[in-house]
Amino acid sequence: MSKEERKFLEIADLRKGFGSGDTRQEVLRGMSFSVAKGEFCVFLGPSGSGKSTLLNIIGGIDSADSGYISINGDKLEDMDEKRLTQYRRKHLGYVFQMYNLIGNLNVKENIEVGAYLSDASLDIDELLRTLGLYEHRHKLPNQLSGGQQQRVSIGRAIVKNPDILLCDEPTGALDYNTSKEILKLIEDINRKYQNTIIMVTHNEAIKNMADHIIKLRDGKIRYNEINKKKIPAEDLEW
Ligand SMILES: Nc1ncnc2c1ncn2[C@@H]1O[C@H](COP(=O)(O)OP(=O)(O)OP(=O)(O)O)[C@@H](O)[C@H]1O
Repeated sequence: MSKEERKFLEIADLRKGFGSGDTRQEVLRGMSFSVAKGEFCVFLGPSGSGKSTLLNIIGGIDSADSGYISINGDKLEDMDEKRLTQYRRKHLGYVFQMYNLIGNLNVKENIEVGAYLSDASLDIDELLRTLGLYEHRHKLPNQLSGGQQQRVSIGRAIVKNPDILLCDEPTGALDYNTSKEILKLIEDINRKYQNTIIMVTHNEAIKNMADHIIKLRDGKIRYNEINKKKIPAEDLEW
C-alpha cells in the first residue's frame, strides 16, 4: 500500500469542546491519525471519551474547533456548504444503533431512499440478496426483527456505494447472535464493495475483526495499531 493510500482519511490535531466558561468541556484534545482506503477501523474507548463526537465530525454533521480532516487530500474545512452536502451524500453512509427506518415504507423502499442520493447506486435486488432481505422486501419495518431492521438501515447506508461507512454502535441494541450476524454482514460488505469502514463500539471483542484499532481516552488517542491477527467475525466471542 502506498503512503497516499494509507492516508485516505487523514485527521490532524483535531480539537473540539462544548459549552463555555466554567461548563466548557474539551472533548477531543488533539487527535491525529490516518485511515487507509478499504480499511476496517474500530474506535474503542470508555463512555464519554469522544468516539461519537469524532465520528460526527468525520461525517460532516458536526465541526471541529481546530485541526483538520481530509479525504483523498481534500480538506473538509475548505469545502463550502454545497460541497460538504455533496461529500455527505456521495461519500458517506451512516449506520446508527437505532435504525431510524421510515415506518410506512417497506424494506425495498427504505433502501431506495438512500439510492435517491446518488447517481451511482448499487443494484437494489442484488443488495437485498446480500443483506438476506430479498424475501422480506415487501414487509414494513414493524414486521421485522431488530436484526432485520438493522440490515435495512445498513442497506440504506450502503446502496449509494459510499467510500466510507460510519457505524455508531451498530450492534448496541442487538443480542449476541444477531450482533454477530450484523458484524458478518458488515465484514462481507467491506470485502465485496471495498468501502472504508469506521465503527464505534463499546465491545472490545470487535477489535479482533478490524484491520485498524484506535482507542480513545479523555479525548486523546491511547492506542493506534494495525491488527496483524485479524480474525473473521464468525470467530468472535464475548
Ligand atoms: N452537543 C453536545 N453538547 C454538549 N456536550 C456534548 C455534546 N455532544 C457530546 N457532548 C459531551 O462530549 C463528551 C463525549 O461524548 P461522546 O458522545 O463523543 O462520547 P462517546 O465516547 O461516544 O460516549 P458513549 O460511548 O457513551 O456513546 C460527553 O461528555 C458528552 O456529554
